[in-house]
Amino acid sequence: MTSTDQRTAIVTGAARGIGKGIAERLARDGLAVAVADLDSMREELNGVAQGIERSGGLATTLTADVSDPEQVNTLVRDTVQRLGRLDVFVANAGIAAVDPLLDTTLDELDRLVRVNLYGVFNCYQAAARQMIEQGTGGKIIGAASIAAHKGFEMLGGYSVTKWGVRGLTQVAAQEWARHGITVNAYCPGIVGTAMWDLIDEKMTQRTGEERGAAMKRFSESIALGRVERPEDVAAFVSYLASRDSDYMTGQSVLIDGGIIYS
Ligand SMILES: NC(=O)C1=CN([C@@H]2O[C@H](COP(=O)(O)OP(=O)(O)OC[C@H]3O[C@@H](n4cnc5c(N)ncnc54)[C@H](O)[C@@H]3O)[C@@H](O)[C@H]2O)C=CC1
Ligand SMILES: CC(=O)C(C)=O
Repeated sequence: MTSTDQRTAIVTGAARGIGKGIAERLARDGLAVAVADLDSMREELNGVAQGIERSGGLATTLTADVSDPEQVNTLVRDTVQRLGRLDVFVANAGIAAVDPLLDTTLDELDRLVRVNLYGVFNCYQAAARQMIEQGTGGKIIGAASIAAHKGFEMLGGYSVTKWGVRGLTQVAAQEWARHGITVNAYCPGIVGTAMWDLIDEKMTQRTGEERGAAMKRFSESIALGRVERPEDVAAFVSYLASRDSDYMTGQSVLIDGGIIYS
């Protein structure tokens, strides 16, 4: 159980990559963290929670498919039962697909939207309902992307979902500010995770280049000269989850090493 004043967080897509980095950082920040992912990722998820506990943090594992609103509602309910309350929700889970628009099917677009946009919507809505019931405000944080500021070629369906997250974040911020809830999104650039392994694989398959060529090509535009790490994103999400960001809401903030300048 948490101590009486310990803040709590849910992080979705926490079994690996950026979500894992965010969960580990929030635990180091002193929050009790519910790490959530698909049931098929349970083993990895347990590893993340055990690592947090070994480092002196408090973590609990839950599974939920974010595209299913009932599973997200259960995720919030079970988190509150285990940790006592909900202060921060990081809607991180997402998927990518690589296709030129002319080859993009509506089924593929539907699959992306169900996870990346409807999934974030489900998480925002469930988190807000719980935070409003608690009556003490909260922090809702969503995963956008540089692709929410400039559409990414060959990632058209993906870009559509991230632009949607940016708009959803703006509306949620306006409607829930009266409840003391801030709603913001993070917009990473090119992060060295399994998602970019997939993007590089699919892009090089299409171009016939050797593996790694797409990541290298896209990374050459990064002013700071290196591929982003999950810890870079987690450091910003730590700010968004803290009281220091109490006067920021409705923003989808670029943290990309210098790729897009808004
Ligand atoms: N990797 C990158 O370069 C960038 C990633 N992002 C966003 O950051 C977030 C995390 O990305 P990565 O860590 O790189 O991806 P990843 O593919 O390494 O991890 C994503 C996690 O989400 C989980 N997940 C997928 N579908 C789910 C569902 N329906 N319900 C619950 N969990 C689900 C996966 O099991 C996985 O553990 C995503 O929203 C992604 O769009 C944004 C900009 C750049
Ligand atoms: C995966 C992703 O958001 C980009 C732009 O790389």
